[in-house]
Amino acid sequence: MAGTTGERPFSDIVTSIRYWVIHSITIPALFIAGWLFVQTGLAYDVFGTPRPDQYYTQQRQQLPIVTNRYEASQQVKEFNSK
Ligand code: HEM
Repeated sequence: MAGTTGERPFSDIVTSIRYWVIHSITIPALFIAGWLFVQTGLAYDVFGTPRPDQYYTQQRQQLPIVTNRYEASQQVKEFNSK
C-alpha cells in the first residue's frame, strides 16, 4: 500500500488502553528516574561535571576545561583531585 510502512499507526497506539496501562507507569517512572539522577548529584559524578561551587578551588583558580580530548579522562581526574 502506498504511503504506509506497515507499522502500527501512532494514532492507534496512543488511543489504546493497553498502551496507557503500560505507559502511565513507565513515562512518569522515567521522568522521576531522571529527576533523581540529577537531584542526588549522581549525574555530576557520572559525567565529571563540576558542582556549582567547584568551578574554582583554593588550589586551582582556572576553569576546569578539558583541553586534550585523548587525555580527557585523566584531565578530569586531575581537576577533581585539586
Ligand atoms: C521502562 C520504560 C518502558 C517500557 C518497559 C515500555 C514498554 C512498552 C511496551 C510493552 C510497548 C508495547 C505496548 C503495546 O503494544 O500496547 C511499548 C510501546 C511503545 N512505547 Fe513504551 N515503554 C517504556 C517507556 C516509554 C516511553 C518513556 C515512551 C515515550 C514517551 C514510550 C513510547 C512508546 C511508544 C510510542 C510505543 C509504540 C511503539 C510501536 O508500537 O511502534 N515508551 N512500550
